[in-house]
Amino acid sequence: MAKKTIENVDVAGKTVLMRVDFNVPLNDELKITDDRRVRMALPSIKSVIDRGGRLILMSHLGRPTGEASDSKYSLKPTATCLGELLGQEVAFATDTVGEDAKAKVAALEDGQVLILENLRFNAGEKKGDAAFAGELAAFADIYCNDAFGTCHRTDASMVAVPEAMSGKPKVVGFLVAKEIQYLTDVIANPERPFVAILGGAKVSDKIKVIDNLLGICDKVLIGGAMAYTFALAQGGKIGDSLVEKDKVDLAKELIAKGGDKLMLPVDTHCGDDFNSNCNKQVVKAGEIPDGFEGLDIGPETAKIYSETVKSAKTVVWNGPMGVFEMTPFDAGTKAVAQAIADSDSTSIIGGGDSAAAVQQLGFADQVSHVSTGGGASLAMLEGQEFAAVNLLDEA
Ligand SMILES: Nc1ncnc2c1ncn2[C@@H]1O[C@H](COP(=O)(O)OP(=O)(O)OP(=O)(O)O)[C@@H](O)[C@H]1O
Ligand SMILES: O=C(O)[C@H](O)COP(=O)(O)O
Ligand SMILES: [Mg+2]
Repeated sequence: MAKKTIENVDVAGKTVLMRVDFNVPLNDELKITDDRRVRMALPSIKSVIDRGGRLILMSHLGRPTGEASDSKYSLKPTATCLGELLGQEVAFATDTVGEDAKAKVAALEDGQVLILENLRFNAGEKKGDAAFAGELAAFADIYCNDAFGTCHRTDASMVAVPEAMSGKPKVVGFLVAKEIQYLTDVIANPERPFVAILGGAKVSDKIKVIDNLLGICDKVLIGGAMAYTFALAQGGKIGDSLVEKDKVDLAKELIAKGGDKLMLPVDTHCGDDFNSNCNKQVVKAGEIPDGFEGLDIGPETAKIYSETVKSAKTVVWNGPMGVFEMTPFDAGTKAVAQAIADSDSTSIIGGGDSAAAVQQLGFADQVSHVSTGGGASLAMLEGQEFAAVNLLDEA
């Protein structure tokens, strides 16, 4: 990829509209539990403000539905966080293209930073709406994409906004350039055995990649909520576990296609409520009683997966094995993280929550690359091209 980067453009006195991925995990008190996605954008951010540019940052956070500005999905905490990391005040607009944003963009001075409110509070963002994109585009002289975690999306801020800025510079940020380079190199030439581990909660997003992974990996291990869609496909009982019923047929096809390559949990740690203090039991996969839900892989599965991971030379991991935020349902995720740390492999962890898990469990220094992209790194494994990157200026 030979794209023009932010350092290749003169930003002094100009306004730069930078798409970042500040989709960070927040706790119940709306505190950021892992600020990695903010920290990883710092090189591009500093490159603009240190050279006297005016910087507007835009991002989504979570998947809010409708246009209501739910405080649970507000980007305000990221403005505070970035302000602390930069040691300077970061302005925050309570809307994206409304009165507050317009006034704050107009007031922006050289070297200052403004964050707009969650792009997904405007229905135009997911729809790739041209009118919404046009309003954002009108704010700036230069467009920069440093949102690696969102590069597989064609939301307005990723595609329609740079399209609306024809004739103006459109460049990649340092994070996007670095992540794409790293993942491209590993995928082109993986050392074997090559093991992929998939888990988490976004079943419909992630189940599709399994087909492709079965073609390029030696083993594909399934954990997290995805496991219950597979258990259902095998005719098992899954109690109240998270499941996507419309993906059961696809799961059946993948089981048939995958054979020994596809490894599914043999046991499940389940609970009768979604909290640490619930009644718990370990059952065989597909034997979850009514009133219980699967919250982690069981200890036998953790052992089998650990052995597989320990002998791998390349590991790609996306999505925690269980609800790692709640003890003791972090055990499966911890076991897999420990196995990666113990292995002699090139390891790539993708996914906001997966990266947070690895950080929280203390393994971040022991993996080769913690990607800021979950779905985006999976899309690269699928061999997808990113429209959001392709349309940027060539170097
Ligand atoms: N068995 C389960 N039941 C319910 N939720 C689960 C289960 N296993 C894992 N999860 C939840 O999945 C969430 C993470 O899934 P997700 O697919 O978002 O992964 P990720 O690493 O953040 O990737 P991405 O960046 O694509 O979002 C965690 O919050 C975790 O609690
Ligand atoms: O967390 C992610 O993977 C990115 O921020 C993209 O979020 P999305 O899957 O809601 O588009
Ligand atoms: Mg996530």
